[in-house]
Amino acid sequence: MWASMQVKDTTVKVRVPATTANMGPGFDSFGMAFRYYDEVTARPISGHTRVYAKDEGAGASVPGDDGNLIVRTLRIGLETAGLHQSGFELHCTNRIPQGGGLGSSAAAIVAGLMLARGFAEDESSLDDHTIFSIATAFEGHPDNVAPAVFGGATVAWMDDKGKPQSAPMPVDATQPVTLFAPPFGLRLATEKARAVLPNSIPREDAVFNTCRAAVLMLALNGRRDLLMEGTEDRLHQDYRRGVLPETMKLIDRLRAEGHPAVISGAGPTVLVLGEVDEDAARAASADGWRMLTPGIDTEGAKIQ
Ligand SMILES: Nc1ncnc2c1ncn2[C@@H]1O[C@H](COP(=O)(O)OP(=O)(O)O)[C@@H](O)[C@H]1O
Ligand SMILES: N[C@@H](CCOP(=O)(O)O)C(=O)O
Repeated sequence: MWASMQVKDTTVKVRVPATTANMGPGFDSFGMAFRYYDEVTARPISGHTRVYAKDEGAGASVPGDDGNLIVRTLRIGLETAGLHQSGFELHCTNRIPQGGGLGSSAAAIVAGLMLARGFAEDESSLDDHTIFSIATAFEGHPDNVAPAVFGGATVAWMDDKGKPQSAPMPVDATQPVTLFAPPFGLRLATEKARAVLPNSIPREDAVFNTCRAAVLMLALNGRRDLLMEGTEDRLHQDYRRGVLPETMKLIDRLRAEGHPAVISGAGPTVLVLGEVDEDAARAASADGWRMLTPGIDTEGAKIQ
């Protein structure tokens, strides 16, 4: 009979980047990683699992036991690698706001799987593509998971066998990016922001989005003059106005001033694919938005 093996008796530390998704017209497909990270350290212990989380901006409480998302995916990773261990002690530095539109759940899922890789003697059973695939199944869509695993900007999709695929998106290395993170009260679970989307859209809107997604690719690869048109969308943003009124107010104002602003993921964070002038930054800050310019991460999730 096949028996699973014990994990390596060691401490494993991983870091996973925050990510944006959609970038306007690339709903459930386009994503980008930022130099802004959650970090987790784990070691096997005897007895029950304990999770200690330090929230540096995450502003939310997470389960301190086996119910924690990171522990749940750590266990899936261990099972995939044919390993077992009953208890762990985890120390998490949670910087990515939860329910903020910066891929905190994708980061937590990927962190658990990366820890499992770190505990395996043979890391090849949990290579990047396996982690991408398991994490996408867990998250339900591949757009945050792809940049969280691979870094950079990515296009991700489900193939006709239902398997997630991804490829790097060519982005001008000097492309500036600005984020406006919301005050805590404005956070919104992704599930709620997906529940307001219709099951079907008019054909002209599908055509509109196909064209804009292609234009965005050009805009990010040297044609910055196309960024405003390339960030137009009819697939999700307007439908989300009702649950994201403050986000859409900020986006409308920034776009009226010529800034290519979109909802980051399912919001409420706002992503601008460019720099923001001082007046616009001051106005957003007066309304409680925190401006971040983390730069694009090119490494993805790492064991440190
Ligand atoms: N570092 C973390 N540790 C444990 N659970 C986490 C962590 N980050 C996110 N989560 C889980 O994911 C949820 C947020 O996911 P979601 O609604 O998809 O928002 P986001 O846009 O931040 O990904 C949290 O409420 C929590 O359950
Ligand atoms: N394509 C998804 C992206 C969700 O990203 P998150 O960071 O808000 O979880 C969507 O728009 O629902």
